Amino acid sequence: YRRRIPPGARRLPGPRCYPIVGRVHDIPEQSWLKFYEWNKQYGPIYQMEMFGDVHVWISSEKVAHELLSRRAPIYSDRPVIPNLPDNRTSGDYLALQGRTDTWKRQRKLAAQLMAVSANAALHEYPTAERDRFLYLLSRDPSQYREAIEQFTTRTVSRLSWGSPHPSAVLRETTMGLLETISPAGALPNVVSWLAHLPAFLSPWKRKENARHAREAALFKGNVHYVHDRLEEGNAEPSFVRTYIATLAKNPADAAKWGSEAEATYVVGQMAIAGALTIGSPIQSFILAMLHYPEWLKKLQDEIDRVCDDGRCPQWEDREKLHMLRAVVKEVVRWRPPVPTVNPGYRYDRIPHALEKDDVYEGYFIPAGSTIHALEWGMTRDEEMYPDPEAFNPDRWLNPKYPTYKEPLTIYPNLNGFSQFGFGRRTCQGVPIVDQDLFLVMGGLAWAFNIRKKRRPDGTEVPVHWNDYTPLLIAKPKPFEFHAEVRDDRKQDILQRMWEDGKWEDDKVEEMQMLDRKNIVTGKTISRATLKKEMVEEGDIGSDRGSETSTDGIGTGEALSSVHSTMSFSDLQSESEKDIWT
Ligand code: HEM
Repeated sequence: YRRRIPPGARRLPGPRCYPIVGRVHDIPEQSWLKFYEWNKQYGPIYQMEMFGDVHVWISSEKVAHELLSRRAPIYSDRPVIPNLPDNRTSGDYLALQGRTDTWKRQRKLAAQLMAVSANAALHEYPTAERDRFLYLLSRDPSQYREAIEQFTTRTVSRLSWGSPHPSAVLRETTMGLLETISPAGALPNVVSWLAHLPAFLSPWKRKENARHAREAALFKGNVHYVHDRLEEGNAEPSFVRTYIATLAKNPADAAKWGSEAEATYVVGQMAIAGALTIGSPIQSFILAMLHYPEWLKKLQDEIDRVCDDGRCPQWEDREKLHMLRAVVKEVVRWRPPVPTVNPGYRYDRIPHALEKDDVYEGYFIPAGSTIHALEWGMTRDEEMYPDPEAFNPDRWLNPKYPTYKEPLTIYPNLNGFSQFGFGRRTCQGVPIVDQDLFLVMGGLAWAFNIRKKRRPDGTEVPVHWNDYTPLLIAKPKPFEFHAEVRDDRKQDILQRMWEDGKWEDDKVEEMQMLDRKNIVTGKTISRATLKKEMVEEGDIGSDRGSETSTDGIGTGEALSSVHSTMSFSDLQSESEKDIWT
């Protein structure tokens, strides 16, 4: 590409690279820290050549807006993922598609589903699931990661299909997709020639094919379920119900919003995006409260003052809960959920791709470059975020900080925040994220005193500051903490919240979460006893032990039957695998 550099322009600065592999050898697991280091050395935009491709890293919001937003017509493509070679062309991956007509139509549909649904009763789901989550956490805080993943997947399942039931399979297929597209998960994303192996020689292809088939069956089964409920007149509000009932009424609508088969995948992709991401800032919130207990106290004071009848914060309270919104935003800034994670640079989270040669401030950027917005670097910009390593929600509330914005009844919020991308590819789930995080972080502060654990000799059990997992979405590695319900009244309210929101499958999920502990008595019971109890109470069928949920969904049956075939062994293996580490 050097021959294409126009007169007067020059290459972007960047670290010296070795032939072919570039600098793949000296990238640590938490790659974003290394990229940030280079950002400080080479400036807010730099490049590296790896495996024959040019990768450009942007760590300034201003530059990212200049290129990814203002020059969006040429900066909105996506690169090929070696281990998922049809990601740009297949209609099955909204977030990973190239800048194609299919992507444009699907993005429009996703926006419309969010807009219509914002007016519907969908807001009740995150609240109901939040209530359930708080109660489960109060029973056993050590299972916080499991409880959080249940919250995120159940909420997004209900938003998508009007039922929490698909959440268990959704968790598995979503995790599988992460492995498929991450360098840390599949070798062809690092050694790209492996992507050309035929399926019979490629364990990665076989794995992805099986995952995709399972996912397709899940998505189709869920849409059948909504059709069935619509016919019976009892469909709960959901994205799919919105599509069927309001957007696809006549053939012309199908041209505008896409066919039902396409909408099935658009909703599925939104569910995946929601299942993947929101758990990260919830875990980071707990971490922040352990290291900055003064902010937990301030938050509790605000909540107690605004919700003076003792209620748990509701979405309707948001205008008055300024500090809670500031805490939400600061958690996302302090520990970005998708901070560019790619030990092999072949593919990280969801970068942009440049379609035409471009020149920015005298620097040449060749067509085909992969453009990475470096979230970690952006959130460490000292001009915008003074003392950036400090967790300081005040930066959103106090006029002395550059990020302060009025009116406080509206700001801060997550709209337009750099952590959700740029230009035409910005995240489409921000309203859901805003609401989920507000409700959960507010609920946690309302319900619990969270603090570091102490050993019998009185010393504190140490908690890491920044030890995060590298699989596309960065989540804190496990840490220990103590969470106790703040007072008896809140304990009673939590119990009521749980009773009000109970679903018929809760017993199964309790077992999954609590690792076979009885949620009421706290006693651990054996799997055999639990299975017997569940059979007796009709939670699972006596003859279903050997069935897999794949069998159930493989037939494309309605969702209700999908979950009646969710086997006991599936759930057991789930809790044992602990795939969410
Ligand atoms: C903490 C939670 C989340 C974070 C940090 C996050 C972040 C992001 C980022 C950084 C992008 C890429 C933007 C770009 O390429 O410029 C993205 C894309 C996307 N997100 Fe999210 N997201 C979150 C949750 C969600 C949720 C809940 C949904 C849907 C229900 C969602 C739906 C999408 C979609 C559909 C895209 C692809 C847009 C496109 O390629 O056109 N996200 N998200």
